[in-house]
Amino acid sequence: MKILSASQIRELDKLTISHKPISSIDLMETAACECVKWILQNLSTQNFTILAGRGNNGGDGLAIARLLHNQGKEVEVFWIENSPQISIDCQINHERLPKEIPITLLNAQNCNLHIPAESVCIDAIFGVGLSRPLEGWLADLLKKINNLPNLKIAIDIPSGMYADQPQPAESTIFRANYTLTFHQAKLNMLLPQTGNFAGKIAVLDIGLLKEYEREMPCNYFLLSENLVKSWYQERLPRPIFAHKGTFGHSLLVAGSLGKGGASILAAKACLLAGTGLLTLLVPPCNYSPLQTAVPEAMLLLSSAQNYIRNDNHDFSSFKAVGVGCGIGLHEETQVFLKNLLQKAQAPLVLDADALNILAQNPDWLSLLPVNSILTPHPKEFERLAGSWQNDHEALEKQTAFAQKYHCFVLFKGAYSRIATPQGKIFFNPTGNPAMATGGMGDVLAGIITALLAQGYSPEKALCIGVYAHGLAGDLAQQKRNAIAITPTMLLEELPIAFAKLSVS
Ligand SMILES: NC(=O)C1=CN([C@@H]2O[C@H](COP(=O)(O)OP(=O)(O)OC[C@H]3O[C@@H](n4cnc5c(N)ncnc54)[C@H](O)[C@@H]3O)[C@@H](O)[C@H]2O)[C@@H](O)CC1
Ligand SMILES: Nc1ncnc2c1ncn2[C@@H]1O[C@H](COP(=O)(O)OP(=O)(O)O)[C@@H](O)[C@H]1O
Ligand SMILES: [K+]
Repeated sequence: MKILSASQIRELDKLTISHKPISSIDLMETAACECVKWILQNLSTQNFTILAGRGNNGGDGLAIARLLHNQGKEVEVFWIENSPQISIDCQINHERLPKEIPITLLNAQNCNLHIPAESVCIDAIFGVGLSRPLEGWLADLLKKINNLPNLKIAIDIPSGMYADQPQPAESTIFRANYTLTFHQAKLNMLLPQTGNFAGKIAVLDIGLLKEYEREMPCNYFLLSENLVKSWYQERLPRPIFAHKGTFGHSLLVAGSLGKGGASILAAKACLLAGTGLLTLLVPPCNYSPLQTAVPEAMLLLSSAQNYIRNDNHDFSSFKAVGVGCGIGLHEETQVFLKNLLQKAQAPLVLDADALNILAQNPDWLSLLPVNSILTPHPKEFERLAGSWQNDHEALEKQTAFAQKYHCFVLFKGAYSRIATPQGKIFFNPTGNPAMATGGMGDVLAGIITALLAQGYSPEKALCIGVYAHGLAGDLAQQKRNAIAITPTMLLEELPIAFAKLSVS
């Protein structure tokens, strides 16, 4: 699914209105109906306070007020003079508002509002038409609302948030629990500095014409379940006469003294994600726990007791190599990595300390085999590519890095994003904050390695792996309604996540 810019969405709105037998006021009515449908399905609240502006986002808000009232809900409206003009469709919806709905005008002279604590607060002040940061009484009003304990829902985009431009520092933005957004998530909702203001995102289909969208140039995409399923199913069903050799032999280079757990987590994930065979190269200090915890794996031992060193093992039979989880930064481990980069024949996944070693030896980046997969969290990426002032700069750095070194760069976190060497970015919608616990990345590295070993291309292995990892995290979180989950809990759900992706 494309993540279009605000101007492209406006263009798509216009194209839909001119090519479909639908007027702009009816499109607004569709948008409002979809919002109300979502609200009735997801909330049992009786009272709603609508904050509506005077543009089309405000028009949506006024239509939502009427539709909720028609459903027997208690509704009140604050009509906010945020612009000198009233849009035509907003004016029409103002006229359509039943007179039983109390409406209070708010402007610079009168901006006092009282919202009962039990009322759900709906923000329809600004949509994607925002052209400058909020200031003065409007910014003060939003700050006041943000401090209220009420449940808050933003329509299309939280007011004050830019859709796709760098957000000026210190901007005032409506802080939503949910954002009901039309057609697609907006770029800034998926980025860390602004995304927190959107809360949970629900994308509502309002029938914009997909055939025009297809032709719009765009480098940003949100992975959809259907796309990931279609890629995963390319290698399914497994042939009846398949054997362990059919699904590839993975090598994981992992662990050091005190970090043997990382190799166990990565190994279990690699097996559950379907590798046919698994070998680990580990230091002897991790030998016993690994043999006990993961009897399915074969072990190659480093000649150094507590870390991995370059022993000239033969890696030619492996279909995929995952390197880095818990390996540490020992000088001899660094030499091992350099040698691996120079000799690698199989596709590589570089995680954790493999990335930190690269950051310490930037000259070795030129040794990265084409289409290698790098899986940094933000700090690891900063070590590799330098710091950034804002999310957009980070996004540009990620794209530029992937293009310069012809590699795939996964920038991990909420809405983890995958940069391809061709300049595309895929955002991942699965996963949740309960997954913010140590070892989650090790599991992911094991999953991606297993998918590569089974023959998926690096791009598909990475996208399927990230999506399935987040999905398993969601299943593990939902099963227990957990605040935090461990990587072990996620591993338990991994077969179910892959089973879900295997059915159309
Ligand atoms: N056909 C359509 O165009 C549809 C539009 N829809 C809604 O329309 C919204 C976009 O509406 P608009 O383009 O009217 O824009 P907004 O409603 O976001 O903005 C309203 C007005 O505020 C002014 N403004 C911008 N930044 C300001 C600031 N910082 N301080 C004061 N005033 C400022 C703008 O000049 C504009 O006149 C979407 O987000 C969506 O909610 C939906 O109804 C679906 C259909
Ligand atoms: N708030 C969150 N929402 C979604 N996914 C998350 C969140 N926090 C962490 N994750 C996921 O958990 C994993 C953490 O990886 P990483 O930071 O490398 O962990 P570790 O180094 O401890 O193994 C990543 O895949 C990341 O996307
Ligand atoms: K809004």
